[in-house]
Amino acid sequence: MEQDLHVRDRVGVQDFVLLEDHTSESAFIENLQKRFNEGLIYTYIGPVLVSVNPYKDLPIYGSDYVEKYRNVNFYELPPHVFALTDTALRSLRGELINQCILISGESGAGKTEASKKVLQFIAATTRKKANLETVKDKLLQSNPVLEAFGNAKTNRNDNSSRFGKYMDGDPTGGHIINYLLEKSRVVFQAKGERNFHIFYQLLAGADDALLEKLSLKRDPSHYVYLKQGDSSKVSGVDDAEGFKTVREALQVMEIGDEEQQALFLLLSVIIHLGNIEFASGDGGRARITNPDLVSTIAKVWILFCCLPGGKKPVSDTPFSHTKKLVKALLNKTIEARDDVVVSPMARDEAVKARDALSKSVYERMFTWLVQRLNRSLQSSWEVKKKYVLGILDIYGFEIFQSNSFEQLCINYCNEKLQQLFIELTLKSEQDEYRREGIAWEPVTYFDNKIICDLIEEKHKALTGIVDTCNKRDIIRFESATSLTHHIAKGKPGTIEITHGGPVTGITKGKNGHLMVTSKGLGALKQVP
Ligand SMILES: Nc1ncnc2c1ncn2[C@@H]1O[C@H](COP(=O)(O)OP(=O)(O)OP(=O)(O)O)[C@@H](O)[C@H]1O
Repeated sequence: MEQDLHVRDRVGVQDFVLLEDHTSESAFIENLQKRFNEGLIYTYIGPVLVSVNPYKDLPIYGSDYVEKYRNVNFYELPPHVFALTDTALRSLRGELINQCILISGESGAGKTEASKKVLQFIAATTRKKANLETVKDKLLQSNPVLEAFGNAKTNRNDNSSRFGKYMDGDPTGGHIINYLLEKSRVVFQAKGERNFHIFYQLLAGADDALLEKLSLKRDPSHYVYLKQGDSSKVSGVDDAEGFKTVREALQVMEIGDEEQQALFLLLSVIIHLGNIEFASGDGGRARITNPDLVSTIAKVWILFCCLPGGKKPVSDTPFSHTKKLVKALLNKTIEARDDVVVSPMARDEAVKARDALSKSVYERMFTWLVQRLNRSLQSSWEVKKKYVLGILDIYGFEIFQSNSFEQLCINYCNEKLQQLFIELTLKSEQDEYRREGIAWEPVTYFDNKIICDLIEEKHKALTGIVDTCNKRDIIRFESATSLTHHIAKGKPGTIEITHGGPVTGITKGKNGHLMVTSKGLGALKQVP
């Protein structure tokens, strides 16, 4: 095997630094392609690891590979995510320097899989102490829960993370921070896509008694929030089996039966909310056309409130709850100083308010889950947190026909990561050569700072313009498009965002306005 590896590793170059023509994109791709054809998915660019998604299981992550890469100098063995992790761990332990592994790439590139391999290596090479087995279990077992509630099928990736995740810790324990859950997915999915996995897992995997308690039917096509993408089955995915795995993983995270029931009741409330229909009634006021469903939601809600630790309903008659819920769904309540003003909503406003409620419940549930996971991870974390290894796995670039506000934020975040990469690698290297008076051949690269500036530059960019708008208006924005339309209404002709292709150029308009066509943000142009 050793011999085979040796021969195969001579395919192309293992480190792009050694590539003769290291400035041309075609030479870069050709090298990746050559290596990929031999099943070699990893290549270095100095300390950076480039990984190509093989879309099939490769026999390169077993315990033999863990042993092989453990405590071995970075460049001694063929490029591997284990080599990167081993180097980070040894610097953490030996030099007592905080480490961060930053994983970036477009959606479906393999970021989450890479982060799992990092965790796998850490878990496998950590010395066994009391309690350690449970920490390892919890870290690895937390994945099915986070994936069920935070991942979804998209057109690019059947198991796409729809939230960003930063994990840090030392080898004995850890902590997770979640970012930017794509909550708009709870109420809307594009064609071919699904809502978060957990909804389908619940319907497929719950036994009949649980479904009856939640007043749910097994077939997702009954529910508006679950059927818009017209793709509720994912080939090769067994949602019922997934539900079993999630329940076991919740147990490992010390989330017992009662708290699991609470999660399922909340999921059911969200699913039912999506089926509430509104029509325009007297004087343009919204009215509910299927009031029976409100009674069903009230019934489920009472069950939730009656769980131990729940906020017991003052009056537990379903009728009074239904009345309260109808009032809440049809009216808006504005608190101004000591005054509370309740006024009826029009149909469109009621639809938006219903969706906002569903998104908010889901997001809070997700945040609660991450907090609980952290609690269970830290309960076994006895060593004082001093030096940590962080892993950042944020969801990837994507450009849809219609881009949600969250996607704009995530694409912006990816641009910032790219900017950090440029700062840490290309710029700092070239600056050092300049300082030291070393002769070198300058490498031209596209500096995406101008794209970041368009979003963040003080007083001039998108965020600055948003800040000058009426705060209450901004809260209502659903997508980047509606956001800009709204701004355009208030401040004539400021910004327009459309979907679009790769970077084609950045020009300055006559009056100093920027016009940008960007790869990451969708075409985003500031129009005069
Ligand atoms: N190293 C690997 N070996 C085998 N299969 C892989 C590997 N990396 C990725 N895959 C396959 O590709 C799929 C997508 O990978 P992953 O979910 O990690 O992408 P991602 O970059 O995190 O995407 P997103 O930004 O959409 O979350 C995985 O479900 C898996 O089937």
